[in-house]
This record gives sequence, structure tokens and C-alpha cells, in this order.
Amino acid sequence: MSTLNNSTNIFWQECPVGKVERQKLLNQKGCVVWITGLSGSGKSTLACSVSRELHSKGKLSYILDGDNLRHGLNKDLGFKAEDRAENIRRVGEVAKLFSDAGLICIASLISPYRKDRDACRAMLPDASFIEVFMNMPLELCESRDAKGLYKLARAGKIKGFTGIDDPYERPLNCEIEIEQKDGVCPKPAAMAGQVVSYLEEKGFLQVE
Ligand SMILES: Nc1ncnc2c1ncn2[C@@H]1O[C@H](COP(=O)(O)OS(=O)(=O)O)[C@@H](OP(=O)(O)O)[C@H]1O
Ligand SMILES: Nc1ncnc2c1ncn2[C@@H]1O[C@H](COP(=O)(O)OP(=O)(O)O)[C@@H](O)[C@H]1O
Repeated sequence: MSTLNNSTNIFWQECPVGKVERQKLLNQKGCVVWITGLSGSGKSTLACSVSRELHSKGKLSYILDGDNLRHGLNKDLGFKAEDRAENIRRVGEVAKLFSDAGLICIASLISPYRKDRDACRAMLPDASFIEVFMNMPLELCESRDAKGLYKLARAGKIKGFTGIDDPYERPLNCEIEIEQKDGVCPKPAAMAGQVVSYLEEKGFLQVE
């Protein structure tokens, strides 16, 4: 029987060093911090700030940024729903590997569909998928328009832009929500503090 076109006759190879041993080495627990939200909501800013804060505490993290991964791993994908689903699935699988390696993996993607995010959650061991919702109003994201994409979307030059003519499904049960206080967005360090405090409280930054 030909095995050229499918993944049959494959076997799981056990590795000599396990996740628990890697976590001991690093004195931290592997997990995935999954940041979701509109373009311009501050996902990358938060990811960078969390990573920097963790680094200063001697904790190893790695950022998987949607925009960056679309330059390589996901360069064959566009923005229709099935491409976004495949984008999220692949990043979920990569995040799972980083988490298994013992790292705090910070994934920063719009990830607009609840079922795609939930599928990533289901790939990870219990409680190690930490969904962070950048709950920023569209008006704020659009006013920032750091890349000029909202302007192009409003002009009809980009079709299917999230929040304009493509959906964004808000999380129903996220672990962390970042939102404005009295109409003001918290500073990046404060947003990162919220995430790092959560990781500390849940015991991800040390092993017993
Ligand atoms: N149609 C459309 N809709 C949304 N975003 C678009 C689109 N076209 C290009 N971009 C740029 O792609 C970045 C989002 O990539 P993601 O991989 O995070 O998207 S997704 O999770 O698959 O929905 C997004 O980056 P961020 O602004 O950092 O979110 C945009 O720069
Ligand atoms: N907490 C914040 N306070 C002020 N400006 C912010 C904050 N977070 C992000 N920004 C700014 O908003 C713009 C979009 O942020 P970015 O992190 O690129 O968003 P996203 O990754 O969700 O597209 C950037 O110019 C960034 O400097």
C-alpha cells in the first residue's frame, strides 16, 4: 500500500528527557499565553512587554506573533475563515511544542474565531492554556491604525478585515481580560503586570 499521500504506519517515539525534567532545569512550568484581539488592540505590545518582564525575572519565554509567522511558516495562508483556522491550528501546534519544551510561549494572533481558539486550548494540558483578551474598542484600534490597514479597509482596498467586514468573536471564558479603565488603556507595563501576576499566582514561574 502506498504511504506517499497520507500519514499511516507512523509510531510515537518516546524521548529520554521529559517535560518534568526540562521544567526542573528551567525552574518554571511550560504554558501558552494566548493573546487575542483586534488588529491594533495591543497584542504585540503586550507580548513584548510580558516577554521582557519574564526575562528580567530569569524566566524563558518565546513569542509567536501572527504577523511574523505569516512571513514564513504560514506564508501560504490568507485571511479567509479556513486559512485563519489553519493559521491558528499550526500556531497552536507549535505553541504546544514550546510549552512541552518548558517555555512560556506567548502567542499573539487576532484569532477571531472562538472554535479555533478553543481547539488550541483542547490541545494543551489542563490550565496551561491562558487566554488573554485585549478588550479594546474598535474605535481605539482604528484611531491607532499603526499600519494604515483600517484606512485601507474603510476605503474598500482590503476586503475581509477583522472588525470592519469580517467577524471577531469575543472570548466567553478567558483567563485574563485587558480593558480600559475610565476610558484609558493601561500602560504596557501595567498590562504585562496583570499577566505576570497571574502566572506567578498559578505557580508557572517555579517548580515545587
Ligand atoms: N484581512 C485582514 N484581517 C486582519 N488582519 C490582517 C488582514 N490583512 C492583513 N492583516 C494583518 O495580518 C495580521 C493578523 O495576522 P494573524 O495571523 O494574527 O490573523 S488571524 O489570527 O489569522 O486572524 C494583522 O496584524 P495585527 O495588526 O498585529 O493584528 C494585520 O497586520
Ligand atoms: N497600552 C498601550 N498604550 C498606548 N499605546 C499602545 C498600547 N498598546 C499598544 N499601543 C500602541 O498601539 C499600536 C498597536 O499596537 P500593537 O501592539 O501593534 O497591536 P496589535 O499587535 O494588536 O496589532 C502601536 O502603535 C502601539 O504602540
